[in-house]
Formats: sequence, C-alpha cells, structure tokens
Amino acid sequence: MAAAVKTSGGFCNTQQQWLHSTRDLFLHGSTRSNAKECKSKKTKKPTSLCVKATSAKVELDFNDPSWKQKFQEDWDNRFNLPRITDIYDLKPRPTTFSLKKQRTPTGDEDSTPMDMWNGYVNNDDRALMKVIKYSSPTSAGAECIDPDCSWVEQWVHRAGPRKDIYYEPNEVKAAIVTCGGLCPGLNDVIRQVVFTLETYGVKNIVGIPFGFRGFFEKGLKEMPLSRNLVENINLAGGSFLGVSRGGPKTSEIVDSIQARRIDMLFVLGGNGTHAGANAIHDECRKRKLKVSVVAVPKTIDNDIPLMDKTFGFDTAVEEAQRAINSAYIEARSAYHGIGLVKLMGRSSGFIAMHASLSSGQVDVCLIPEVSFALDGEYGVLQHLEQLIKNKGFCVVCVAEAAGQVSELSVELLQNSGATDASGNAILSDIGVHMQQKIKTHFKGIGVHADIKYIDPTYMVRACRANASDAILCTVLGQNAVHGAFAGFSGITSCICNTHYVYLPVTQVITAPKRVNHKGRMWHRCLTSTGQPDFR
Ligand SMILES: Nc1ncnc2c1ncn2[C@@H]1O[C@H](COP(=O)(O)OP(=O)(O)OP(=O)(O)O)[C@@H](O)[C@H]1O
Ligand SMILES: O=P(O)(O)OC[C@H]1O[C@](O)(CO)[C@@H](O)[C@@H]1O
Ligand SMILES: [Mg+2]
Repeated sequence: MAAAVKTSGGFCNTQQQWLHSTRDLFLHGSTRSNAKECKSKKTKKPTSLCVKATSAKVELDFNDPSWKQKFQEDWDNRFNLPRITDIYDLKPRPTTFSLKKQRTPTGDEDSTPMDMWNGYVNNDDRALMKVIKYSSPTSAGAECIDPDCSWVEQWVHRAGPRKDIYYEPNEVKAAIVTCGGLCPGLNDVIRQVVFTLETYGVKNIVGIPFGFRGFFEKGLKEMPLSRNLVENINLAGGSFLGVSRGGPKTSEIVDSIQARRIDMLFVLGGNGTHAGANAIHDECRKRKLKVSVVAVPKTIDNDIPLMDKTFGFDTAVEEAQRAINSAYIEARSAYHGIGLVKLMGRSSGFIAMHASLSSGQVDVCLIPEVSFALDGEYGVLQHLEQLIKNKGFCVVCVAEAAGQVSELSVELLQNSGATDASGNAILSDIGVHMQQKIKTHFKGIGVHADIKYIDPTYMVRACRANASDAILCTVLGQNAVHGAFAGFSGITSCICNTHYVYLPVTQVITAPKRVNHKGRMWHRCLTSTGQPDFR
C-alpha cells in the first residue's frame, strides 16, 4: 500500500483520490484547478492531489493499522451535533410531541404503552452517509479515503422526534426567517414548522420579514404565525415572509434575538444563509444564550454539500425542462432552428444537467464544471454546424455560470468583479454571449440559422413546490422542530442517502457542491446528448 504524505491540518494520499471532508466533497469532480498538488518534501515533485480537510483534526498514515479507527473518530467528532447541553446543565423532560394513540376496532384506546410504539428516534440512531464500496480509485465517481479505496463506515445522526426535550413549549418563543433568493417550497417548510411547533404546544411563533434584514430594519415588524394563518400558504410559490440578501452583522442579529427573547430560530436558506446561521449559533454560544438555531437547506442550485438534494431543486428541474421543451419545439419547427436555454446555478450545473437529462431533448449541455471552447475545430460552434447539417436543428442548454468559474474551467467571460448585497459574484450573461456568437458564426459561414433564446431564470424558482419537493419540505420542516426541541443547535435538517438526518452546519458551509465531471450522472448526460468534448 502506498504511504500517505502527512500534511498539516489535512490528509494527502499518494494516488489521485479524494478524501472525505466537506472541502473534499466540494472539490470532488473539479480536480484540474481546485485541488492543490501535494509535493514530496524530498523531491519537491508532485506526489498526488492534496486536499486540505478543513475541519479534520487528525493526520492519517495509511501504513498505520489503526488509521480507519482514527478516521472514524475524527468523522464522529466532526459530525457530532452541537447541543445546548454542551454549555448548560439542563434536565430533559418528557416530550409533549405525542404520537397519536390509535383506537382498536371497538373504539377503545389501544393500551400499548407509548414507550412501546417505536415512534421516537433514539439519540444513538445513525444513518450511513455512503453506501457504495468502490473497489478501485478508478471506479466511476470513486470517493476513496485511502489508496486502496477501503470501506469505512461514515455515520451521521438520524433526524426525528426524541422522547426527551429541553424546552418547556409554553415558554418558547420560536422565530422563522427565510433568506437568499426565492425557492419553491419555502412556504411548505414555514407551514410545517408552525404546525409542528403547535403540536408540541408552542404558542408564541413569529416570522421575521425579509430575511436577516427583518432583524434590524426599522419598520419591519415580526409577524405572529399560527396554523390558521399559514394553512394554505403552500398553495403559492415565493416566501410568505419575504426574502432578502445582505443585511445586518451577526452581532446585531443576536442583539435582536436577545431583545426579542427568541429561544428557537429556524433559518431557511442556501449556503450563505447556513454560514449566517452558524455565525448566529456561535455568537449565541459565546453569549451563553439558550437558543437553538436550526437551518433547513433550500436552493434551486442544489449546491450544498453532503446531502442528496436541497428542497426546491426538483421543482426547478421540472420547470426548467418545460423551457427546454419550448426551445425544442421552436428549433424543430424552424428552418435550421437552434434553441438556446440558459438555466440558473450560481456556481454549479446541477439544474442544467438534470433538466437536460429529464427532457431528453438537449444536444449540447454546458456546465461550469467542464471546460469548453466555443471556437475552433473542437468548439461548440463547429458542433452546432454539424448538427444543423445532419439533423436540421439543435437544442443547447447552458448553465448561467458556464465558462465563468475560473477555478473550475477555462474562463470564457470576464466578470466585472461586482457582487450582490450578500457578497456573491454577479455573473455576466453567458446566454446572450452565446446567442451572439452563434449568430455571428452562422452568418460568417453563410448558413442560415434561426436562433431562439429562452431565459426562464426567475420562472423556475417562483413556482410552488411539486409533489416530491412538498414531501421533502414537510419532513425537513418537521424534523427542524424536533431537532430544536431535542436541544440541538447549529444543525441543518436534511436528507442524506435517502434518510433524514441532522448535520452540523459547520460541515456543509465550506464551499458549494459541484457536479462531479467524473461521476456517472455527467456521463449519463453526455450519453444522452451525444455531445463530444469541446476542447
Ligand atoms: N459568511 C457569512 N456569514 C454570515 N452571514 C452570511 C454569510 N454569507 C451570507 N450571509 C447572509 O446570509 C443571507 C443569505 O445569503 P445569500 O444571499 O448568499 O443566499 P443563500 O442563502 O446562499 O441562498 P441562495 O441559494 O438563494 O443564493 C444574507 O442575508 C447574507 O448576508
Ligand atoms: O435572486 P438574485 O439575487 O437575482 O440571484 C440569482 C441567483 O440566485 C439563485 O437563484 C439561487 O442561488 C442562483 O441560481 C442565481 O444565480
Ligand atoms: Mg448561495
């Protein structure tokens, strides 16, 4: 077995493989420019791709027979859930969240004691994060820890109601806030959080309007929430509470939490919001406040690491494929028609890839994780020329960040460096750029081309959640409340490997998740589109 190179604060093995850390997971699939090379101290030559495991505290030597145990201990530490009992000596009390008693056919109450009903989750329950045993680092999409790709169990905490709780529901003030951009399902989660809080017996539930701004902007009043008020909000898209980017400093938010006497804060948002939730959790701990901060991961971009998907993603894909279908119909019906669709994704191509796959009508899918050239012998334009010649029309789906994330691929478009209120880069319009390039190209070669450009961006995220997202939102929202009552804080309620779990927010905020260009899904997409390499 090849020996590991020790690096400070991280692991590095001697084959080109990934290590399990949030940073690794982010980098997974983006080897070319993201991963640093590990250089041998002696020869100064690169020995492997080396990834710094930001939150890993151990160094692994794969020659050490106990390396697995060390890895697992480190894993368990990193995925241990922060609890308010870490700073307070609190006595638990029996939960007020009852699993409803069933009735026997005669109408009598079933006499089975509640304890026997197996409805509560034990704090020691775990779900497996990874279920594939890769036998080789060269297996498609392999995620290996050591050069032999050994199997190592990676457990995470199961979500759900506990028998013991750490808050007196009557005394709890709970607040909900939705941040970032819109996303289908925000209202479904708000609704379920309110329903579940009421089931525990909480009466004081409020909504913070317009994201974190609602904590400090004068004139924005918190909204009292109840089952009656939110009963039907899932029937519409958007956020009942409103969203925003940017906002106050963490200390100001926590001042406001203190002043409002909030005990539980449910934060719905993407990676920025999760970073905010973590900062709020840390600040509450610093001030020794008994506050549970629980996040629920939303974003149509699906770019939060470790989880199967974020809520809203499924719906966005469904809507996006409608746009692709329209582009296909336009292109198919025109003489030398070219349908061009731009889809959202700030720094990842998940929506573009999945919508291309689900529609089955795309000839070329371009995502930020994969380099492509427009011009030249192997460029996209040359391929479009062939498609027009051979089948008479074609459809192109481009992710908004394609050709614009320099650490992932060759940059086609220069960004201005401008950022939005949250500090996110404002991207150039790759769709408009491509439309111009295609027009100029076909004009240049004297071939007629009828280009129809569709930009459905805000349409794909302003709609209401589809059935699959509605169920995901329901479970995540309920589990968020169970997590808070169980005394956890600084956690996110999510789905991993089809099971509902809690993860510490620290583990999901290091960097965005990206499409693994060596993974099976991207290869399936390529098989479906039939596109070549554009380099
Ligand atoms: N590192 C951070 N620390 C504290 N707060 C942050 C951080 N990053 C972002 N925020 C705050 O989180 C909120 C939402 O962030 P952002 O606008 O990036 O959206 P997001 O949660 O990533 O969702 P989306 O997927 O729609 O982009 C903003 O109010 C922003 O100020
Ligand atoms: O709502 P805004 O500020 O226009 O931001 C758009 C961005 O938000 C998202 O919809 C979600 O992060 C991205 O896909 C997109 O880049
Ligand atoms: Mg974001």
